[in-house]
Amino acid sequence: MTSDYLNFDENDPAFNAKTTPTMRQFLLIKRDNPHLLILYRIGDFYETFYDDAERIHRLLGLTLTSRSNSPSGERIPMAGVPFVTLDQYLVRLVNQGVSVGICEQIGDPKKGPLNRKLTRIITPGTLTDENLLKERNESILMALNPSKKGDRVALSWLILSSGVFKVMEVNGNELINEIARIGPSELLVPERFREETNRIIASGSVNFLPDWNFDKIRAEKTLLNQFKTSTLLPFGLEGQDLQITAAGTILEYAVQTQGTELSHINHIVIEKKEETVGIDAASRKNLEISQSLRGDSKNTLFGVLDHCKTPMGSRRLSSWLNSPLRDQKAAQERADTIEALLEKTYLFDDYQNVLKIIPDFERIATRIALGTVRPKDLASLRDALPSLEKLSDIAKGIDTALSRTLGADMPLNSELHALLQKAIVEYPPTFLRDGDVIAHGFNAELDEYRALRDNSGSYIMEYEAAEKVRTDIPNLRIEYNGKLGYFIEVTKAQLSKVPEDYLRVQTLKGTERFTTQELREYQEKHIVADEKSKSLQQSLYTELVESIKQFTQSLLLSAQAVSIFDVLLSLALHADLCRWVKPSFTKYPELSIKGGRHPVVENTIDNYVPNDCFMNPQRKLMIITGPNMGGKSTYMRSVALIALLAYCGSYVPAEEAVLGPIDKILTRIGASDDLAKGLSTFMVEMTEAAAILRQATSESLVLMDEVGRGTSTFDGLSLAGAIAEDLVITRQSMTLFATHYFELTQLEKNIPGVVNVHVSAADSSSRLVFLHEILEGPASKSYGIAVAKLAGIPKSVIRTAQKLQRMLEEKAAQTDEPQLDLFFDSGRGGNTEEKAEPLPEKEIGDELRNSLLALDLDELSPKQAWEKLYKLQQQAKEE
Ligand SMILES: Nc1ncnc2c1ncn2[C@@H]1O[C@H](COP(=O)(O)OP(=O)(O)OP(=O)(O)O)[C@@H](O)[C@H]1O
Repeated sequence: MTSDYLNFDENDPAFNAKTTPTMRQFLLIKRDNPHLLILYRIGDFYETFYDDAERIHRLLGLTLTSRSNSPSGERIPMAGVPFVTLDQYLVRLVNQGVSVGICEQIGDPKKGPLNRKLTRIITPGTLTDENLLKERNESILMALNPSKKGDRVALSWLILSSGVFKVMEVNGNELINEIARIGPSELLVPERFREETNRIIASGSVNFLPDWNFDKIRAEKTLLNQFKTSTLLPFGLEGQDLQITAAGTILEYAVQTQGTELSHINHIVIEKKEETVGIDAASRKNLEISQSLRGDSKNTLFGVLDHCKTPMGSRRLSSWLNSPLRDQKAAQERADTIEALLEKTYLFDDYQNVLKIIPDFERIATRIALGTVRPKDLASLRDALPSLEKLSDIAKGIDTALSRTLGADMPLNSELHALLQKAIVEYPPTFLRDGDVIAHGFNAELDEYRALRDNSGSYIMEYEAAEKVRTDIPNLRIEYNGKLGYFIEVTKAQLSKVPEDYLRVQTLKGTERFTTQELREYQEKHIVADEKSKSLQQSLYTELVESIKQFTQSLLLSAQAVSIFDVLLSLALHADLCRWVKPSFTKYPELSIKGGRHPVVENTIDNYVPNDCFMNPQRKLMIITGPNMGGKSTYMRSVALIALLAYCGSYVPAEEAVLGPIDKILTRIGASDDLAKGLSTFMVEMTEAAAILRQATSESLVLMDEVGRGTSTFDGLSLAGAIAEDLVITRQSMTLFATHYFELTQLEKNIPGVVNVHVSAADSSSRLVFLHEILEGPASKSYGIAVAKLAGIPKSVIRTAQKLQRMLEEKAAQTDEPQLDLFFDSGRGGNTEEKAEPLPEKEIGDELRNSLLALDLDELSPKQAWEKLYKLQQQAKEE
């Protein structure tokens, strides 16, 4: 990104001769920070130059102008934003993944040329400013540090605004899943890993740093300095070089962007893959946990469950849903608290009313630690105290260990409260510069200056009255403006009465303006008092913030407790609203759901039909058949979401649910081209299926929807059969396998653990009715043509299709054609080393049938369908 204009020698007299001091400073700062878009304060504007100006013009549509880089007269591109509206431009830049450096003017313009300094760096992953952060989302910074071979990768992530600092190490092929789970806003990656990163990450803000940034020795030193320890042993990091390097690098970067110590970060947590239920990136998308396939949060699991009243609660709920726990006991504890809460549903409104008025003090705590907290934040923290006390009592009154702990963590330190009460005025302005923030009585000297400053009103009135009498000018007035300060105004008609000690300062059309020695002296004193009160207030405020930094950790703990309580209450409220039940857990490998529903779909349709799902070692793989639109995908998703909810600690949409251990939820649902990565529908399908086969274990819950449909019938069928077989025999995973290949229903006869179920539908000659009920056994028939009719395929085409169907069925009966018995060899169960059976050789007459089966009716337009049928009919006539 470095451009030609940064190739200069600052010691070259020729360079200095043709550059102004202002531009010289800019060039030096920009050369040191080429990756930042520099906003350079000049008077009331933040200006951008050269390629930054072109970029900001492109991204925000700002007008591009140019200025002369005198004395040489060379013109340079330039675009600026007014300083008062900086924040709104910053939000838009950061949302587009741009990192920004802000240069402020340093010094006093009265005392010579101004200096400029890079005072703030704002990057998408290091936001802490209230105006830039999204209320219900985290801004997460993540660093990747791959091993030399790239087979292992350490990832470390930091949420500056809440003080969360974590690290973990995974296999290279698991990286994409973890990135999808954590959802970083900005990634730091060593240059050597650029190619691999671009392969797995299609979009987002990725910052490639020179490899030397990832230096183990420096990283370790950074961490030890931060934690003020002599070893990393207490954090379990000793000897974990990959992780240490990732964590140290990220910390160093964060410190640099903030330009200050991060005193609220005093430990790091190693996260282990085994602690959470693994959900791969594709499944996360397919299950629409917090983002729908359309890209919004409406109609997602998070969207329906988020009744939280604090942004802290919403953020925690999203994190829970994205990282379900493997630990049944911990999930059970949460569900126990929801159960206890549900005994007090009549108080839910009261509880939420208390939560409603609690500010986002997790983020306020961080801003205290960074020294960027605003007066309004401190006032809202002070005012939150009574609510926190109340909430603490409420939580303690809920009879579970978890709730009592939350209650104990909530109250704010009384010393902090007393200090804030004494120090801050009742309604402070947002910014310190905008008025009085420090309360009266907090500092005697400040009170004195303010009295002097504020007395001007009565002093001026008295002086004006006296002057009227002395000069005998009844319409004499004392006024004030920014340029002249205080002045006496006399109309032209009265000029003859003006005394000699009046000094003329301005002549206007009908009036003359004067001052006097006394007025000047007064003004001097008044201005000094105002300036002194401002600077004293500034230093008192800085001292105050410094002295409350010690409370950061207890504030963060309290905020965490409030957020957890908010989530549990939200889950209880939803459970009550939608009649969800408490799940139970077992160590036995099973999944038993009675009357299960899809948590999102049940709210969008009137007559949702609940369904059961029983899986155990005798029922490991369920082949689900039935018509399109019958509800197969919804059923499978509902099972996965019930499992996910249970392991988040939530109640579940069912009449009863018992869950055995689950290590992963893996899904292959839906067909979407990943054109961005140049992959076809079938390639995406197979890539996802391959990833599942690599990861699935006997504790995994696997959903497979119509695997193999993206290729020719025999290929698809063979692949689907082989994948199903591998899942049940080798992986022994709990698998729901929806398919339109009826041949697969034969698996039940040959492989132990396979069972057939189907979605029911009633098909009369006039219409097809979907009953959405899951019943044991395979579907009795295929409903493709009936569904095509429903979809509006022209009657003539339907008639031809029915004719063809009959013909094919008759033909099949006559030839006594062997079934596609890929899976018929009952001796096969278990030996996966064995070679797959070759497909039975097909008769020539089968061509027609194959062609028909190969048709993907969903993908055909009516016209294409008609043309295909016409061809098939011709072919049939010829045979
Ligand atoms: N249990 C249910 N009760 C009521 N309606 C349901 C139920 N399950 C699904 N539906 C409705 O049926 C529609 C189709 O469901 P779904 O997409 O799961 O069918 P499908 O069998 O997977 O179809 P296809 O094979 O074409 O993908 C849903 O949009 C939903 O409105």
